[in-house]
Amino acid sequence: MLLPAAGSGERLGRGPKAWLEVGGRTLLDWALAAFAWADERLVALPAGYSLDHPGVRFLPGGRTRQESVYTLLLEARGEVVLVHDVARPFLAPAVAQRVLQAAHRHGAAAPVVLVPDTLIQDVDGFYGPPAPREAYRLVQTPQGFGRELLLEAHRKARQEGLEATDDAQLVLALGHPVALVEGDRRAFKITYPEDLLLAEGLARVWQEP
Ligand SMILES: Nc1ccn([C@@H]2O[C@H](COP(=O)(O)OP(=O)(O)OP(=O)(O)O)[C@@H](O)[C@H]2O)c(=O)n1
Ligand SMILES: C[C@](O)(CO)[C@H](O)COP(=O)(O)O
Repeated sequence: MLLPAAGSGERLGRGPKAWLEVGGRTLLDWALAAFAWADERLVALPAGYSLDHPGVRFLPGGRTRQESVYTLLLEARGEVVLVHDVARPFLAPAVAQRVLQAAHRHGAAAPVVLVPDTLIQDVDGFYGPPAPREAYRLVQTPQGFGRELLLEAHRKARQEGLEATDDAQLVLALGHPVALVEGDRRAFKITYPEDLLLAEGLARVWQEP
């Protein structure tokens, strides 16, 4: 499992999210617990930080999420790798299993959820044309890939100067399809301060696998 955890948490405004506490433990601890079963756990931390945790390798992250994942990927050894955001603590085992199975079968897979609201274009602050929300999905993590495929995708992106917000886009840019599997709305990404209220509430009822 590759865990890009080197972000600065700018939109949240509480410092790097790896050390953000939810339900009395850090997001890093949530993620490591969710992947306690994984053969390899590689974590990118903000530059200047280092940690010691049995069975976990920590590496300095990059300027962007993509760079952090690339750094981890170069050290990964598994045939299939899962890439997960540290900012998504509520990962049900069933989601990780669905992604893993689909990645083994199709080479690349990502969990998605439906768009719950009306979706429109913002045209200079005015209500623009609606988008057919049934055709769209919100993309989550973990995303799963054959390691060689993801490495090729990252290398090509670096050569061509392609920057993307997730790994699936890089694989897609290679021309390789990415299978979609059912995600979980509880696996939302803690991004803005109000997300913390939801996260604290969820942490109170979350059952550890
Ligand atoms: N240079 C970076 C930037 C982001 N990430 C990781 O990528 C994931 C998704 O990023 P996001 O939730 O947007 O976190 P931040 O980058 O920390 O948030 P912000 O954009 O508000 O600073 C997070 O697990 C984050 O730690 C990373 O490893 N290295
Ligand atoms: C990878 C990701 O979680 C997929 O939804 C997301 O793109 C990362 O967040 P960011 O805000 O784009 O860094």
